[in-house]
Amino acid sequence: MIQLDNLALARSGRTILHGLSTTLEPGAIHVVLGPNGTGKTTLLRAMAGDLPLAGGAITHGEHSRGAQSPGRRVLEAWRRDFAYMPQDCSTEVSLSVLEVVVLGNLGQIGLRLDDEQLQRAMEKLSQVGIAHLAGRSIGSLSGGQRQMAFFAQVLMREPKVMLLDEPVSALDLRHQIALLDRVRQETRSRNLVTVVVLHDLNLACQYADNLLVLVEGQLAASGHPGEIVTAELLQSTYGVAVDILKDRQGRPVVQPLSAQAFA
Ligand SMILES: Nc1ncnc2c1ncn2[C@@H]1O[C@H](COP(=O)(O)OP(=O)(O)OP(=O)(O)O)[C@@H](O)[C@H]1O
Repeated sequence: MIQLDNLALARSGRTILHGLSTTLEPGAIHVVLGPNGTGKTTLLRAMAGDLPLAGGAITHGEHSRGAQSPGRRVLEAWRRDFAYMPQDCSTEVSLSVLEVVVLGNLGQIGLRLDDEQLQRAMEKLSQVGIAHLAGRSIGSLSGGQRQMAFFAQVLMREPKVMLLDEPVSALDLRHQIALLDRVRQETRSRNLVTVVVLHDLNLACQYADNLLVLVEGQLAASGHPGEIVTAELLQSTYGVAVDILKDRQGRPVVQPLSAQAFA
């Protein structure tokens, strides 16, 4: 379980996150939604330990990070347990796809790579459907293929907490569903705390066990999609009129009607 207590974070003197508190249960997919620039990436990077907090605390098991620099044991726990996949998967490094995936297991790699590491990396590439790209240079892949390679790297880490920032933004429909199905399977079978940023409201409603709606750095709503997604919430969050339908499982399906004119 991860506990966020009254998180505050500022960048260049501007408050980005404030008063953010929630509990993230394991074995569940927590989807973060919200307008552009509202603090979703900032929240994930803060959780990953990339950005310092101005106040509040993030607790993972017996370890907590607050505004003070974390101690060695806390850093070790974070390094071991958290895997973060950034929104931007572009890279200048000249490594093969297989090497990038192996790097997910950096903590366990010695001076020589053994066959088991390579075999595991190949398995992860197979699981995301790009084993055939293992020998290609990472820089030569398409945006979507690169996203799948970096997701394979996250799987290679075998984390306890998986933080994925818009992991399907460059993927076609089939690959979006394949990747999110894999996220769900890993989350359930390994009892992970999984946090995923998505912009697609219908994918969010389909895959989220818990939705976190972030508006201007604060939690505007949270809960199961079927309980919290209403036309009023989406109108106030995005300034878009919508109809809410229901799918076969009774989950919301969002049909946008019209956006308010830009101010
Ligand atoms: N390095 C920085 N210095 C100052 N402000 C920053 C910096 N990086 C991001 N911000 C600001 O922090 C706010 C939140 O940014 P963030 O990237 O977390 O938004 P987001 O919700 O992930 O947006 P998007 O949906 O567009 O990816 C934005 O107003 C952004 O301009």
